[in-house]
Amino acid sequence: MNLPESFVNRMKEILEEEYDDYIRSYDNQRMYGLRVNTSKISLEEFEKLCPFEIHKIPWIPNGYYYNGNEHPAKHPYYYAGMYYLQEPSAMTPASRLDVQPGDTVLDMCAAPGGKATELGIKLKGEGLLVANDISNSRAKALLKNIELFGIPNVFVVNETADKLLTYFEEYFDKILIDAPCSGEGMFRKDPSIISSWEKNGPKFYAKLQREIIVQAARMLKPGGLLLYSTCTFSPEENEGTIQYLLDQDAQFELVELKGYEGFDNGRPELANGSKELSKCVRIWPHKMEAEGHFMALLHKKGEMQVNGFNDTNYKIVKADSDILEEFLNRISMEIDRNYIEVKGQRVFYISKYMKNLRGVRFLRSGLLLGEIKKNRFEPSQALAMVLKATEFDSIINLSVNDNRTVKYLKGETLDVSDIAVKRNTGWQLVCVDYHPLGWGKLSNGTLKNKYNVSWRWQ
Ligand SMILES: C[S@@+](CC[C@H](N)C(=O)[O-])C[C@H]1O[C@@H](n2cnc3c(N)ncnc32)[C@H](O)[C@@H]1O
Repeated sequence: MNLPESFVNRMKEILEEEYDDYIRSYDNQRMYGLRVNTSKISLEEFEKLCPFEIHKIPWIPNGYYYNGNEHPAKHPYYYAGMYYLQEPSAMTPASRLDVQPGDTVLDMCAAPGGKATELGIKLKGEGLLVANDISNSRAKALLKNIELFGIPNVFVVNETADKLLTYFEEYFDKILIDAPCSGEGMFRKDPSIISSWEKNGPKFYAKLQREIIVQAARMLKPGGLLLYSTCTFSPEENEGTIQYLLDQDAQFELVELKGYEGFDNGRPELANGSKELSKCVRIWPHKMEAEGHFMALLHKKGEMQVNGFNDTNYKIVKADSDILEEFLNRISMEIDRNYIEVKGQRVFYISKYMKNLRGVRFLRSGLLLGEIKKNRFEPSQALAMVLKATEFDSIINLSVNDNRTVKYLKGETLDVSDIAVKRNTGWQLVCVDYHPLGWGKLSNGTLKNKYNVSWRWQ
């Protein structure tokens, strides 16, 4: 691999006698990981069901290595939102931020959702996840992954940090900043990153990171936790950015994060020498079976206040529709009717923490339940993904080995006359091995396909 000369020289300086081990790590294969969606399946059940050879990633409770020759993204269980494909070191930041059900959480640079999906799962449907990304196209991919994972309590936002600050000052219990960075830790995984590094290197990103972290820090409540991560090695983007925040805002202090034998300490001597910086963590590819990463966990001093519900400026346009109610009565998942909102034809189940977001570019507020059309209600793909098979009154369950499963995902009409159903006409929740995939409409043993067109198996 052709590594830039200035990068190589700096790595030699940083790593000294370890440099040879580091450079040899480029001869090894990159590692492939998948992270299980524990809101949909337990690890025990997943290990039994998983059709791929997997073995545990030792520092990630729900992470597994898989063999790079396999294609887990081309499997019905992927379409059931059962797991997310993610490089093992990239699983670490979300695993080290202690998010609890009921927390208000900001993922500041969230797309395409590798960390937001894990943070959302930890909320267990309680509290709020604000998942933001400045790129609109990437935010769309983020929304899809959040929906696929079945996370209902979200705002998916497409904004700058300073704009968000005007709405969310001292609002969040936990914040993750998985910052845009020069990507040096991913050169092995994706050598094309080297050419973008040559265009915009550490200096460019360090400036951006400093702007983001200082603004995001002001959105954290006193008593809250902020986790900063990058996938790069350069000290100015890592210890340098953390030191910058500590210098700007005296309320912040570094705290130790849950360790692992392969983690290395931060390197104070590469920034201003403050010993505190050794509480940061570096992941090196020559010390762990993973690519390069950096993390710092910060605590904002002070007493934590509990958020109140209901922004009084926010007026819900309530749903008053018999056809909607008739459909919702088929669902056993608890849906508080006070938080159902109608916007045009679309019906949302919004968070109790909803805010008046006028002026904010957002892609989604809450769970899209579906659309009221003339004389019928059409449930959304997102609703199918939030439900469990037991939470809808009529399901069509297909085995993973039934060739109708992939046909369904491809958008085909199915003959299901051999399958016993509770209601032999109308909406059915289509499942693979009792894990929901989407909707279909049954009539005379034929299932009309209602799987989301843009999610179809290609
Ligand atoms: C390292 S990636 C995030 C990866 C993501 N956390 C995940 O795990 O899938 C950094 C993201 O920051 C976004 N970004 C860049 N500048 C930003 C800014 N000023 N504010 C918010 N997001 C920004 C980029 O669009 C990019 O998606």
